[in-house]
Amino acid sequence: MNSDRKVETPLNIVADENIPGLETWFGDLGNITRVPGRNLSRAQLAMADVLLVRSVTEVNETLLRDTPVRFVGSCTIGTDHLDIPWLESQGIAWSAAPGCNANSVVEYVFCTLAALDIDWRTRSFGIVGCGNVGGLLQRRLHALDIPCKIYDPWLADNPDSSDLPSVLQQDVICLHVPLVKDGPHPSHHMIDAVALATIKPGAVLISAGRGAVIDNGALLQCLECLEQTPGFTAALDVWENEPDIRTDLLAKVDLGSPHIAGYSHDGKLAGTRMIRDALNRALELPETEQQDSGAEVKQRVATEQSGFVAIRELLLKIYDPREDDRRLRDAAMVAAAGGETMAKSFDTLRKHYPQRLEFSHYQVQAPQLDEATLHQLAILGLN
Ligand SMILES: NC(=O)C1=CN([C@@H]2O[C@H](COP(=O)(O)OP(=O)(O)OC[C@H]3O[C@@H](n4cnc5c(N)ncnc54)[C@H](O)[C@@H]3O)[C@@H](O)[C@H]2O)C=CC1
Ligand SMILES: O=C(O)C(=O)[C@H](O)COP(=O)(O)O
Repeated sequence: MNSDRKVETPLNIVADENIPGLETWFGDLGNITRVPGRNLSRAQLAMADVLLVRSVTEVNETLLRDTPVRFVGSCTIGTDHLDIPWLESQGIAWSAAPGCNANSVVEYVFCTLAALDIDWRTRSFGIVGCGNVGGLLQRRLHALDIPCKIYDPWLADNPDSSDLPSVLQQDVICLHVPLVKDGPHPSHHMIDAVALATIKPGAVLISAGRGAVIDNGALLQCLECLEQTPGFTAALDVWENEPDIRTDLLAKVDLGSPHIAGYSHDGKLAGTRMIRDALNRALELPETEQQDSGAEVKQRVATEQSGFVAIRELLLKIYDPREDDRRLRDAAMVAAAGGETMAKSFDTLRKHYPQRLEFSHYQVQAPQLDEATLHQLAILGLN
């Protein structure tokens, strides 16, 4: 940060109204103005020192030119909505929140497989993009002794490294790649018609990175063709052109959700906290004291089943992606009947997303479970 642009508190903070914990983490710094992030305008930033966003706000010259904004914080993992070269060229400090909701996304993956009734213990995995999310998934799979191949051109020395065609040959394919539009390894439409055609019957494709990594038109065509033959199963959390997603594609996928894989309560709050830390560093403010939330009483989750049936039941009691799927399909039906548009409903579902706690907040009650099953649950983060 340029020293001549150093700011003093109180600060004027403009923040996306969907950022939780704003008062807790930023209330001591000044005035917080909450705004809808999707349609934020330059005029709303005329007095702002600090801008706090999530992934739905495009932060670029058009938004920030001639505003006093000196720090931009995105309480998200993804950064494709930030024009980082422009921010840096202007000396505007910025930060995202790497890894803040990675655990939430990995739990979404296992719950999605549970919802599809797929016993992951007997499948091979292919992971595209092996950073905080893909890497955490890979570590859990290793711990579970499940074979896994990864495609990540920036991590060639990863022991599971492979090429994209081999990764697409696995039983469960998980896309956790950022949206990269240029450079040597762009990811826009990296899963195109040719790639989709190589996915084997019976496989599962889970997309939880960014929507445009898959060519959505090609995926629709592919799923339509597969209707008469045994095809692959598709679970989409992210879509091209959010929030105005293709409802014809939603109709063809096996599970759909409104970009909420990372929406655990824990993941969202971690994002807010990480941005406060980044702001402290950028403005040379003292470290913020951690709040002691006290000893947590875990919620109990029970099953009388055994083996995979028990694991599946426990996971779905904690988080059942079929609920997200049902809400999204209901919204599509309303839109088709001339009611609220899909784009509006997509954002409403995200804004009013029910509180989802990560596995670590639960305690398993199932005295009949054998050691091996308990061990597998523990690897998933459920004790
Ligand atoms: N659905 C949701 O709710 C969420 C989605 N995301 C998305 O997931 C993405 C990944 O998250 P993290 O793992 O935390 O990010 P990360 O930055 O830690 O890792 C991304 C990895 O992808 C690799 N990569 C880059 N270009 C690639 C390419 N063309 N092919 C294959 N790999 C490539 C990078 O080398 C890196 O290892 C985020 O950028 C974000 O877009 C993140 C959180 C929640
Ligand atoms: O962290 C990311 O990257 C994500 O994709 C977020 O979880 C998406 O949430 P919003 O930023 O759109 O609220």
